[in-house]
Amino acid sequence: MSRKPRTDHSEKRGEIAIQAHGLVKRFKTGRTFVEVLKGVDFDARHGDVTMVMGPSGSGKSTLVAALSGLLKPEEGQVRALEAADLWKLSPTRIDRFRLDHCGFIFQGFNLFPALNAKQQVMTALHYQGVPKGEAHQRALQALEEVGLTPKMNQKPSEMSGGEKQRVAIARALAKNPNLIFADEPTSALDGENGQVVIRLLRRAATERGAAVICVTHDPRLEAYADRVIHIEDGRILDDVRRTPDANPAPLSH
Ligand SMILES: Nc1ncnc2c1ncn2[C@@H]1O[C@H](COP(=O)(O)OP(=O)(O)OP(=O)(O)O)[C@@H](O)[C@H]1O
Repeated sequence: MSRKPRTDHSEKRGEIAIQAHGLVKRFKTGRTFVEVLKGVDFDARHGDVTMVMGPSGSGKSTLVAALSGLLKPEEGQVRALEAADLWKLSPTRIDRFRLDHCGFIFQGFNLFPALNAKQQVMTALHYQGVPKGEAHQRALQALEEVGLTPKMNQKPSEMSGGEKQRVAIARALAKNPNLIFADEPTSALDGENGQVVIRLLRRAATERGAAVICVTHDPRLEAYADRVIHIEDGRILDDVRRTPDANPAPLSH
């Protein structure tokens, strides 16, 4: 079976996939409001791994949630793919946008305990409305891409942390998303498994043209980034574009 996905977004490489302007997010704590995002401008391009780094509590996860339609900001706009202002869409259309265009990879894997690896991937495609036969094919292909064909009938309880995270990546990749949001995807993994995961994300950007937005504390992952954005206390401190040469480490896993 070919490793190349049937369709991808590689023709869009270099184009801006998502752009936010003036994002403000406040949380109510007791009687006061805490401003967690203080007017953040952000963009990410197809084909890039854009890393968001910064100290604990600086607003990284809040930013990703505001960009991906999970948490509505009080102020600001998010232009994402064809949506001129994501937060102006109805909740149903925002859900649909996430379903159709976004892959999510979190620290805690977020897998269904009762489903095996193949079913985890197929279920995500089922929610998207993909017919069963096609979902099956795409699940097999995605699991092959992350090197998990031999484990496709195993449940999360029978897999290591690194394998579980690879299932989560296969589930995201099978959708062929334009946007991949990864929030601390390696923090529950040892160094070696962390590298495997970040290389898979790197490959999703390089080969499929996905815009990968990755929140991390791990400075070792910087080597895989096209761009590193530092956030502190709800503000972007710096935004460094790495040279093209600094980019892909070996892409195989
Ligand atoms: N639902 C909420 N209600 C109140 N405060 C919140 C809520 N969610 C987040 N916060 C606060 O917003 C701030 C930023 O949180 P966020 O999770 O975005 O930080 P982070 O940079 O991702 O941190 P970490 O690296 O520790 O995950 C924190 O001080 C947090 O306590």
